[in-house]
Amino acid sequence: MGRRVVALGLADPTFQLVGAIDHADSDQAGQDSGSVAGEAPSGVEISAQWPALDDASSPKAVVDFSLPEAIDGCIEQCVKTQSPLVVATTGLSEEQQQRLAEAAKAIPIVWAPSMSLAVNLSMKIAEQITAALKDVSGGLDVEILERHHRFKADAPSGTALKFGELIAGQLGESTQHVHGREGHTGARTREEIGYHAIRVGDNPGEHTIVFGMLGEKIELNVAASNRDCYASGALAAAKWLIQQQKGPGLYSMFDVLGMA
Ligand SMILES: NC(=O)C1=CN([C@@H]2O[C@H](COP(=O)(O)OP(=O)(O)OC[C@H]3O[C@@H](n4cnc5c(N)ncnc54)[C@H](OP(=O)(O)O)[C@@H]3O)[C@@H](O)[C@H]2O)C=CC1
Ligand SMILES: O=C(O)C1=N[C@H](C(=O)O)C[C@H](O)C1
Repeated sequence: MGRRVVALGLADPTFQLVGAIDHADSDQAGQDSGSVAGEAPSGVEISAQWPALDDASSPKAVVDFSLPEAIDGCIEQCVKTQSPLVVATTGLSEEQQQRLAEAAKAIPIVWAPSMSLAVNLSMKIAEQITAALKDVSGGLDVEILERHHRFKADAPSGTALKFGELIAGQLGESTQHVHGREGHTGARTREEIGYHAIRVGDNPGEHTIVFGMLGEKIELNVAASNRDCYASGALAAAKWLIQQQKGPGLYSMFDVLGMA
């Protein structure tokens, strides 16, 4: 994702790339970030050293697509330099989510498991479908299937979990989150949301929400054709934080997209 954020950022004249952070042992450390992204050289080397972010003459924002191991250091740097932050990394622990919320009292943060416009719109649609069907005669079964590339480290996807959280918000507090099924599970209860994580090839991300009833079903499918929907969404979020001069707070892509 770092490569696509760099490539799309370089293509947008409203952005100036000032840093490209990786860990010190990265194979790419010391290389030009534009070249690594498959673009013309940017003049910005990939480095573990953070650039100066607190120069008030030009507003800066940080976009993080990394790993849960990296997020604490990133938050620390952004709080220290008062930099707006976009967090796209998924698989954060409860403690890390709390640290993010704490940091958002000091700086503006957009945090979303999917920066995609289509995914965020689908989340709103999923909430509406659930609200309309939750009391349907015979009951409603919601199952969430997600497909991603074989390299993905976390399961289920952050997006699948967010779909589940929003749907559970409509279904009620007794909702159980069931991850996969195996063996003699007994009949499915009406309180469950089932999650199924598929890892195949180079799939850039696909989510299917199945709303099953007795006699009919709805399937809401949203799929990326490539990863640019996430990179451009993250850049839009960075632009939103800067242009709207957002104060401290924890924002979502719903806020950025005007869907909150
Ligand atoms: N919100 C959204 O829309 C999206 C979120 N994601 C999420 O973004 C994250 C990254 O995804 P993806 O790019 O596919 O994953 P990759 O594993 O390809 O990239 C992670 C990058 O972070 C680097 N890294 C590791 N440790 C550190 C550190 N301490 N400091 C800085 N950089 C570090 C890795 O370097 P190295 O390889 O050298 O270890 C690697 O370049 C995942 O959590 C994914 O789920 C992905 C797509 C969309
Ligand atoms: O790792 C990925 O690729 C993706 N991760 C995010 C997630 O976990 O939801 C978003 C997107 O689906 C791609």
